[in-house]
Amino acid sequence: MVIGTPVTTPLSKIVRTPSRVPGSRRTTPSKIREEKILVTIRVRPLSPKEQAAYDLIAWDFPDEQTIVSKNLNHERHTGPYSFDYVFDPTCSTSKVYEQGARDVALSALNGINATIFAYGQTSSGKTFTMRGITESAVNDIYGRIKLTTERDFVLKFSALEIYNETVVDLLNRESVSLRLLDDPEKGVIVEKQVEEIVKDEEHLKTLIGTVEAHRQVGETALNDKSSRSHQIIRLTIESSIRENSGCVKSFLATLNLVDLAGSERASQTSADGTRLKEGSHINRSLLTVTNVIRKLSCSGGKRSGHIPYRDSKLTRILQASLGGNSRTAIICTLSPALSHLEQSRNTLCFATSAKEVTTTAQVNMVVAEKQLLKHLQKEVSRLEAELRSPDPAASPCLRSLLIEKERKIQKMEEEMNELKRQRDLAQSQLELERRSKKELKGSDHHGPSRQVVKCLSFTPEDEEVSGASLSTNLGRKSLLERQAAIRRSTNSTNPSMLVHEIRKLEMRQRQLGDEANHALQLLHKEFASHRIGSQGATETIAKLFSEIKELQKISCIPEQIEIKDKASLKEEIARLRSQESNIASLEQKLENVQRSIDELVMHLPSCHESADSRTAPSKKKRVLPFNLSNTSNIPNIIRSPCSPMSPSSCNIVEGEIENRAPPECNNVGSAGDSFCSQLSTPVKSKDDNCTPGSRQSNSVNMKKMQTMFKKAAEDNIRSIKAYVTELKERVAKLQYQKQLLVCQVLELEANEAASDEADISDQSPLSWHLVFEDQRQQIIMLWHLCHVSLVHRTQFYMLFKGDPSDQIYLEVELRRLTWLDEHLAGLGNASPALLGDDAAGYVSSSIKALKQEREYLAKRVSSKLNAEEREMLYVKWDIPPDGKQRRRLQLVNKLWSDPLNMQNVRDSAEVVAKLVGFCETGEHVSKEMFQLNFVSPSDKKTWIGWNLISNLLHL
Ligand SMILES: Nc1ncnc2c1ncn2[C@@H]1O[C@H](COP(=O)(O)OP(=O)(O)OP(=O)(O)O)[C@@H](O)[C@H]1O
Repeated sequence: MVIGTPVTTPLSKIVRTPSRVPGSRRTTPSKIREEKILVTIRVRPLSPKEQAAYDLIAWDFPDEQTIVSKNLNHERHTGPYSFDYVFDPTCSTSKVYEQGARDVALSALNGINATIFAYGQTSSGKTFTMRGITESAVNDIYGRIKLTTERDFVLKFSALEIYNETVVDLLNRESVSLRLLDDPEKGVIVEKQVEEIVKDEEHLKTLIGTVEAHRQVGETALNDKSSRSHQIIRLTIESSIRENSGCVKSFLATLNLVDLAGSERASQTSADGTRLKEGSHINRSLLTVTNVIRKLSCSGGKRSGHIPYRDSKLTRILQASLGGNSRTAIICTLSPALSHLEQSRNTLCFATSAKEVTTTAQVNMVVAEKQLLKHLQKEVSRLEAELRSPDPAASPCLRSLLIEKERKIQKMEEEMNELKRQRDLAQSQLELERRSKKELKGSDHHGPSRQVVKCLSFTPEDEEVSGASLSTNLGRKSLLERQAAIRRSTNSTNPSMLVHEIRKLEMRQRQLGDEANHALQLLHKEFASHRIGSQGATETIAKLFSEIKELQKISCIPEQIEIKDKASLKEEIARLRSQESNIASLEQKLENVQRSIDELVMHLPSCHESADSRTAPSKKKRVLPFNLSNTSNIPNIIRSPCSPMSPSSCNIVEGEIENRAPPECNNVGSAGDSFCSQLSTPVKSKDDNCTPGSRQSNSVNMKKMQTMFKKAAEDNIRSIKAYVTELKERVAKLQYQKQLLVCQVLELEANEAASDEADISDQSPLSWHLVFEDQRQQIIMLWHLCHVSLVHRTQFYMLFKGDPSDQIYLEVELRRLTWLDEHLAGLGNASPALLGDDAAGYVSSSIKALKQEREYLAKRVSSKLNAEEREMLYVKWDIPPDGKQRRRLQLVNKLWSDPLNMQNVRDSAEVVAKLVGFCETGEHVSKEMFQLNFVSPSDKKTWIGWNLISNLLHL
């Protein structure tokens, strides 16, 4: 197993999915797994502090999925809430891991991104829980790796924290603030973040320990070691099947273990200075998380409309985990104490929204370049080998047909040679007979000549005499023997009988010629049928050519493909793919035909060979053996073409026979016509004149035929090869165009992503209601962060309830507050030396004004409400029955204290409106009073006046 092998160069090439969700990658379409976020609740035991303060446990756990508030102090009943799992204070962390995280964590081993995070109020036990979860996940992952011996795993570790909206690398404290970049392939990435290869389990645990030690921790009233930052530990797991498996793909996934900082109330944490600033950053980024979750849950868990991922660094980094390509588990932690009931309710509201969010996880496959290269090399070698030795199974019918034809041709050739020999023999005999006839004729008038007499008397010594009229010894001997035979058979020297015999001989010779011609015709037929075989191939080729041409017409793709939208792009790619496979199969067919024809040509008698074998004897005057010794009579000499003669000592000079055909006989039409006409020509007549129908040497015809056939076959092969080459070029071009399309897809997606983020107004139509809710939520948070007057908040909240005409007021309020918030945050970041008196005074004067306002409102609790109304309010707002003054103030302090809790906001507005005599009908105030001009906090009087004037105006 290769674990922790250092990798210096990018290990793999990540191939994008068609999905636009950043972080989703795959090469093959893997099944998208849609599922809801796994949401569990963990309630810790009462802390020692809470126990000391005799705090009470505010929650009941009717079953493992439900939590409900106890009805203590006759307060408002909360719940029941139900979730995937609810862990009461007695549950161990390992149980929380088993039920609420294990399944998700182990997905990362199978190429599915996974995120586990803890959310909850400060000191509710997030860090405690996440430490246990991380430890269990590490043990489990290594346990699995050890069992999965068939795969190689590479684990990489990185960790960061988001502290005061600054991203810090926990593996490299030297780095100041890391930038977030949008990568078209990987989604949001952290620039220059250190990623370490994990060597083994122990190494991983050490790395986790190191980053824990580096994290920002501070003491607050609620937690001695409160995490002041959001921490994200990221484990990247890549696994591939072991070498030589031929598999080129590997799984790649990340496991995010997120410990968020806790939401907190400044009043409860007694935060000021640095802690106050930290708290405000924490609350703000948590607000964006809740906004994102709320939006996602409103849209039925789908990623439709604008999701404000970009509103904080935390949501940008967790974008894929919130509604994207990831399996996600959220563990919401709660303090059980009654004193934290309100905060716990907020957490449960968040958890309820999170339950509705759907993520779309899928298996991320990557192609390892090294393995891909190896695989392709193997494939190339295999194809080359296939080309060199074509698969006999490719065209079995054609092959056996060719072998059969070859055998027949060979047989016919042998028969033809035999016939030729017989024909030539017959011709030479005829010649001899003719001469002897002439001699006999001469002797009719003048008596037989001495030579003829000698011949006819057949004395052996005569053999030694070289007869001037006989051209060869062979001819002479043959003649003498035959004459003797004739003499014996007729037992007569009667010339008329001899003439009769000669006539018979001539007739037999003609028969022989006819038989030879017949044999040649058969041969021709065989060749013709052979040619039909190749003609079949030719037809196939012609058909293929027309198919290819058709294909070329269809697949005529312009060089620059215009992509209008994604759908047309996908169509284009699909069309391209289908053509590619068509071409590949055509190419394969052509290769097969080409191979078959090559073989056909190989098995044909070579032109040169046949030319050599037939012309050589005429040049060298090769003497062929021919036996006549056993032929005691003429019928024995003249045989059927199917009964070959046995070789003998009788010799005929083949060259002489060949040369008997007059040269002008060759000039007959085209080669093919000549061949056919010559075959049907009758045998040469007894006079030597070459008539138009006279026969030419059959061996010359054979040569011509073979040459023609060979040439045609070669032409076919040449054109096939040209087409194959053309097709290959075409395939290459298609490949290139496919690449081009893929690039265009990437560009299109990048543009869509950019426009998605760039302009909200360009989004798919968002209802004004959703925009209103979103903006109002932001405004409420910003009022809280900027310590805006409670009366102002109440007036604004009650006047602007979502009427479309409110849009402009909300816009201005939001801009004003955003500017103010950024200004204050900027002041907070500056060093004290740079802060002028005025600047430093803004925040404190706002807080002071707010405090004065609360005191003022507390007084009005007595003057504006009767005893019964007051009592009801105290019960509703959980105000214990202490001293009068304190109860009033306690009540007012709770007003507008929890911007994340809409119930608190609603109830607060109601109480303040009652105290200041403000009613929703706008009797005392009109919308126009909320001037649309921008109030700059740089004008100190105006700013302070905002609080005070609004107080004075409406009280
Ligand atoms: N399930 C639990 N069992 C026992 N003690 C717990 C449990 N959960 C938390 N604690 C204790 O409660 C205290 C606060 O826990 P922790 O620091 O994990 O809270 P937190 O939510 O991370 O707080 P913050 O947001 O301020 O960082 C710690 O002392 C911790 O040991």
